[in-house]
Order: sequence, then structure tokens, then C-alpha cells
Amino acid sequence: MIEATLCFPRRTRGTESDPTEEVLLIEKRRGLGDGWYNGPGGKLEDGETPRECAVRETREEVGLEIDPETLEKAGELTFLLDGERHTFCHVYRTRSFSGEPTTTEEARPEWVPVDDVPYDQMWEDDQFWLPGVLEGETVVGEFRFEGGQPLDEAEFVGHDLEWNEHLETTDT
Ligand SMILES: COc1nc(N)nc2c1ncn2[C@H]1C[C@H](O)[C@@H](COP(=O)(O)OP(=O)(O)OP(=O)(O)O)O1
Repeated sequence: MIEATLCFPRRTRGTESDPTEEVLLIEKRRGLGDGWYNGPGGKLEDGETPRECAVRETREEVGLEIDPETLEKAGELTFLLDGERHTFCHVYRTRSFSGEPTTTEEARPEWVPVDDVPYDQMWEDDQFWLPGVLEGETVVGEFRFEGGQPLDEAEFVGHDLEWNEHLETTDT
């Protein structure tokens, strides 16, 4: 089973009387989910904690620097393919980062209003869990796909979610 991360940097723009909440998404430019919007993230490397992975992937994909301690654990998602655990994904959010997002070979970053997230250009599961995560909730979810590899060509067939369960936040 693959262990992976997703990271959702957040910021507030606009004026005090008319603020706009934004999230940094990437348009993925290669690999799994190529051409779809997602958060920065990727697979854990040997010896790496999920938190370290989220920081490294965000740096590699869009050039933002994040202090691992500022990452807030927001979700744990299990993606099943044909009844088998395919990927376990740790989801983080943060409002603390430095640098300007930059396009790389892997990703094109884009600040998007939280009310205007392009769910029709994302993994089909995202519409079920990402809105809650962007509202500050925590989620534990299981998402079922069928149809064989690769995962991004399989059919999304069902899901179960639990909201605001306690998530371990000390070292993951
Ligand atoms: C199945 O549903 C999924 N939904 C969402 N939102 N994200 C998913 C889903 N399945 C996988 N992901 C995420 C997990 C990772 O963040 C990426 C896939 O990362 P990738 O395979 O490209 O990993 P990298 O380590 O960046 O790969 P390379 O450096 O080897 O290109 O998608």
C-alpha cells in the first residue's frame, strides 16, 4: 500500500469588511491525477514522516516553505481499489508558509477562493471531504474505486466518512 500526503495552504485576501478565503491548489502536470487539481503532496520516501513528506512535496512541487510544526492534521483517507487498500493519505492544512508559489515540472499552483474550488476538475472523492476540511473540520474517510489500475482511470463507487474524530497530531 502506498502512503502519501496532501497539503492545503490557506490565506485570507480582500479587505477586512470583505475578506476572501483562498486555498492553494495545484494543477498536476505528471503522474497520478495528471491534469487534475489537487493539493500539493505525494508519496512518502523511506524514513520520512508524513509531516516531513508534506513539507518536502510542497517545496518540490510549488516552492513554498512550511514549518512542519505549523501543519495541522486534517484528515486520514483510505483509497481502496477493487477491495484492496491502494493508498493511505494524510491530509494537512496550514496558514503559515513563506515564499511565492511557482510552477515546476510537477505542478502549476493557483490560489483559488474556497467557495470556488473546481471539484469538476478534481478526483471525484474530493467533493465529499475537501469542503469540510477547508471549513476547519477533520475527516476520516474510506473511498472505494473499481476497475483495475491505474487508480485515476478506475470508477469511484462509494465512500464512508467520519467527521471530527481525534487525529494523532504529535508526529504525523
Ligand atoms: C483516489 O483519490 C485521490 N484523491 C485525492 N484528492 N488525491 C489523491 C487520490 N489518490 C491519490 N491522491 C494523491 C496522493 C498524492 O498526493 C498524489 C499522488 O502523488 P504521486 O503519485 O504523483 O506522488 P509523487 O511522490 O509526487 O510522485 P513522483 O515524484 O514519483 O512523480 O495524489
